[in-house]
Amino acid sequence: MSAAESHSFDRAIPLDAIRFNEQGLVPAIAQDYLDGTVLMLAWMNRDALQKTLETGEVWYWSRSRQELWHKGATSGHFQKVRSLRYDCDSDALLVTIEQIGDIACHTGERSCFHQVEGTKQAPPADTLSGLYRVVRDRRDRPVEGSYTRKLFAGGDNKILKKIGEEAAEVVMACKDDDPGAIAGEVADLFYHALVAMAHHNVDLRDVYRILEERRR
Ligand SMILES: N=c1c2ncn([C@@H]3O[C@H](COP(=O)(O)OP(=O)(O)OP(=O)(O)O)[C@@H](O)[C@H]3O)c2ncn1[C@@H]1O[C@H](COP(=O)(O)O)[C@@H](O)[C@H]1O
Repeated sequence: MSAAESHSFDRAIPLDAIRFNEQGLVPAIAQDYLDGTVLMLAWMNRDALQKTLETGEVWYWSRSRQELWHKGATSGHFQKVRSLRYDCDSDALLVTIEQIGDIACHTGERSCFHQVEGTKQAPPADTLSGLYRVVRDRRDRPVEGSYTRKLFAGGDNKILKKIGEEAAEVVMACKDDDPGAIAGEVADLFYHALVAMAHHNVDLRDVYRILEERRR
């Protein structure tokens, strides 16, 4: 078994199918495997891609240093490959990764991508993450008339009571075998669970991580 075969990502990628540009490079977008956040864009040459496939850790080509760049080799913030895809005309890579150390950008941020002034807030990486961002924002910067704010103000007593109620409503909707009602009640339950999590400083990515670890 080669080193590449010991990793769990898709190794069916035919290296010869990738179209490197005139500098022998292909852009590689790194995306978080848990919540889909777009972390960074860098470049790979053939050797970097080969090493990435062989080791299961991401290697890029540093255009400034003109050398292979084993991401995290100095900082310890490795990128473990979870899946590797290429676009339909084979001239861009999407590397879904597990970011060891939770920092992708050299500025110390999780993502290298920042908002351009005048454009709308970046769309959420996924729906729950987006909602959780709003919920934590309401916790940290209360807004007049906010329902979430009222929940935080009521503390565990208020939040947990709502979770109990919403769970009971999910049960009733299931008893009624009403898919529309079930979806609505589960949405309420998800939202209130997020409020409880924010109240207790739980990282949503830890929930995703646990689910991911359990996935068979
Ligand atoms: N996703 C939700 C969400 N889901 C459910 N709920 C509220 O949860 C409550 C559900 O409780 P019930 O079904 O028992 O209805 P109710 O009788 O009106 O509830 P109570 O007022 O008696 O507690 C309703 O008031 C819903 O409006 C939500 N309230 C807010 N959000 C989102 O949270 C974010 C912040 O909202 P605000 O804090 O209101 O700005 C926004 O993005 C919202 O879209």
